[in-house]
Amino acid sequence: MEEIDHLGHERSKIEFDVEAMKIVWAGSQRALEVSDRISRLVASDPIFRKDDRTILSRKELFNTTLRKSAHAWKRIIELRLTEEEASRLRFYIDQPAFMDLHWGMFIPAIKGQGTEEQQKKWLPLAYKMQIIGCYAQTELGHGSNVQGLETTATFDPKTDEFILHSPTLTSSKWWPGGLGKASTHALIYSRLITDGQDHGVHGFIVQLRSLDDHLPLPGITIGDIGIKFGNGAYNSMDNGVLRFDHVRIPRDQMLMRVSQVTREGKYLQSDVPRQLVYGTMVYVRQTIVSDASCALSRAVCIATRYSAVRRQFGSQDGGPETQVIDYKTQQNRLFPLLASAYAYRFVGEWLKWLYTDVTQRLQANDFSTLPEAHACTAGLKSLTTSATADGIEECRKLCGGHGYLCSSGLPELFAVYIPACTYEGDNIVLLLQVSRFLMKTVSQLGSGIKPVGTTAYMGQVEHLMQCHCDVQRAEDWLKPSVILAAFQARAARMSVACAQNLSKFSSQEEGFAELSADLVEAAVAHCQLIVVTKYIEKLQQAIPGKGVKEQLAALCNIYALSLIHKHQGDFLANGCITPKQASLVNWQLRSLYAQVRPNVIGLVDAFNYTDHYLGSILGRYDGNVYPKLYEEAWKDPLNDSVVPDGYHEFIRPMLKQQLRTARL
Ligand SMILES: CCCCCCCC/C=C\CCCCCCCCCCC/C=C/C(=O)SCCNC(=O)CCNC(=O)[C@H](O)C(C)(C)COP(=O)(O)OP(=O)(O)OC[C@H]1O[C@@H](n2cnc3c(N)ncnc32)[C@H](O)[C@@H]1OP(=O)(O)O
Ligand SMILES: Cc1cc2nc3c(=O)[nH]c(=O)nc-3n(C[C@H](O)[C@H](O)[C@H](O)COP(=O)(O)OP(=O)(O)OC[C@H]3O[C@@H](n4cnc5c(N)ncnc54)[C@H](O)[C@@H]3O)c2cc1C
Repeated sequence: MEEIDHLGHERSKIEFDVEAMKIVWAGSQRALEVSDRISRLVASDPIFRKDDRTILSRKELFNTTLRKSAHAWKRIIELRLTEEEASRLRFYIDQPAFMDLHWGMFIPAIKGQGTEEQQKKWLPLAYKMQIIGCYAQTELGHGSNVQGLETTATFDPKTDEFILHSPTLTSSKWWPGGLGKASTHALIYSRLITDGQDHGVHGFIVQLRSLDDHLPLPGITIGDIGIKFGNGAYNSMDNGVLRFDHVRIPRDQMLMRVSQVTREGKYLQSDVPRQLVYGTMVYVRQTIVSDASCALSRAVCIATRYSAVRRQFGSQDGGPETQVIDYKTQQNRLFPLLASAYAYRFVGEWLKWLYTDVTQRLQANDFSTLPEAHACTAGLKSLTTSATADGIEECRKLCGGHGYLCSSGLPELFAVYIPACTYEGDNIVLLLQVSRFLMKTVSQLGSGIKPVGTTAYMGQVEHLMQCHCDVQRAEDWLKPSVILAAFQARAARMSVACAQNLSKFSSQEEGFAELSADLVEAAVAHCQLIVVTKYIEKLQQAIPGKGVKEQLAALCNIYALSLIHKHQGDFLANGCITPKQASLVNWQLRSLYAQVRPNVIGLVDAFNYTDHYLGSILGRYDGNVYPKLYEEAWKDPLNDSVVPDGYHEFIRPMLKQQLRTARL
């Protein structure tokens, strides 16, 4: 049967080169080729099917995780996939699994915190998957406050071992992914005690399960922590609980790049900053920013295609009703999310560069950019995951009732995504880290230390405190210099106001506690400025392809102006813009929406997502929504029988009872 493209009319209107935009989104022609090839490989392999995930029991779901992981690993070896290809494979399989923590945290932690000797011993085993590792930091009683962890690792000089112990219930390790059922080893964060002295939290490699029969080793109690939010979703992951009862490990299993314990039990600290113990979190936070663009683009792709298919009201003379995407309210909710997906893509690319740069510097013992790397990864992780979680839910609402069906793909996407606001650092806790960095920057302004990198704008603080936005007409809001000046003035004024208010308190700590809500808002303003700046910088590069740069520029303006509109309270209260200029923002936004409207299907096609990856009937490439929704409904297990199983036991007696009552 001939396939009909229900979105063909939309595609015929596109004014730019979608293939060229695919390259921009993927990062390069080669990255697009890899992505395209691996996504098709996954879509065509029945073991990677995922359409049944929301109706599987927990055990069945976990079993599919094991099967998919083993199959993925087999394919990686058979096809000799590169690291990039393997990571694409993981992306398109689209199922959280213990492998994520093994490759995404256990291995990076050994690389970042292990000595050369330790890396030589452990990495080959981990790379060949002869051991499976997880990252066990969080405890029942403490997650955000890493310095408050209670697990102890006490050095015993008699045997040259550490004794791992969980002294209280709250010291039980709680949450680590892969810990519950799959891992054989863990990187355990625990307090180091030598000679009765507590040296704070350090990392230790600990074997948990036998490599022969997978049973827990003596002194170890271990299990899964239970069902999490949503059907399917993150329940494919075995987040675990773990307790130690005086478990002994050799001394050389403490990761010793940052500090060491000698054979005699002497504690030594190298000149590497203590914060490197937190280095794996910096690495993962950076990856989470790029992931945010993926999750948001996926939701936006579904909502955009469906909004072009869906029609409500407005039929003239019996003609078709209006496509809901043509309602200005729909555009005002959807297009800023589309723009955010592109914005997060570009800031994610930049953050990856920043992370690579700081890693190279660390290897050369240059620690100068570590505080900025920490502030940027923490802040952007927080900003992008919060907006993405909200954005996915908005996309569900943009799809009306059908968005609530699991077959829309949106409920599972939302459920699997939202913990990103919590893991790798609660978003508020992370913003408070950014605000500390900002307050330090402001306090150093008079001391001759020139702010650099993402805080360089603070160097012109005097100008930024008094400058006036010179927008006269709506089109003036299209000038990058005008947008940047407004965002810089807002961020600088909010930070300076916080710093001035902090100085009114007798102690810095008291001030921070009291003003934390304002400090978080200042951190958000700074992070939004980074995203806008990096997007504008991206547009200064050569971008080939007919009309591609124009579309990206329009989206950049939508991203920035919709933020000014949303946060106009900040911009107005700090005197960065006038009420008239705020209203011109809206005029310009409407005109930008009209400019991208014919191109939105092209802009989401450029993500190059397969129908398998999208996992959504509403987001199907061909827009053939209604017949497929109808077909899908009949596949529900409830429809296996016409009369439901409980009819004779529950419904029939009730009906008969009513009949008798009615006769009475
Ligand atoms: C089907 C399968 C297919 C198989 C296919 C196989 C192929 C696979 C291939 C690839 C797969 C890869 C996938 C990867 C995906 C990754 C998955 C990730 C999943 C996520 C799982 C979640 C994990 C976790 O959640 S781990 C636990 C995270 N925990 C936290 O984040 C805790 C948050 N708390 C903190 O970070 C800290 O406690 C704090 C920062 C809030 C406070 O710390 P504290 O020591 O108290 O510090 P403070 O006094 O405030 O500051 C002291 C100074 O230190 C500075 N600082 C703080 N943190 C850092 C840092 N990280 N770096 C640098 N500096 C830091 C701080 O600024 C202070 O500086 P100052 O100058 O003294 O002011
Ligand atoms: C799905 C998932 C997977 C995870 N995987 C892992 C893993 O693999 N390994 C691992 O070690 N951990 C893992 N975690 C744990 C995760 O890292 C922590 O849950 C996270 O760091 C938040 O810490 P918490 O749970 O202690 O939150 P809490 O700190 O208890 O937060 C509770 C509330 O208190 C607020 N709050 C806390 N401190 C402050 C403060 N100083 N100022 C203002 N407000 C504050 C927070 O904003 C939040 O609203 C995972 C968690 C989840 C949900």
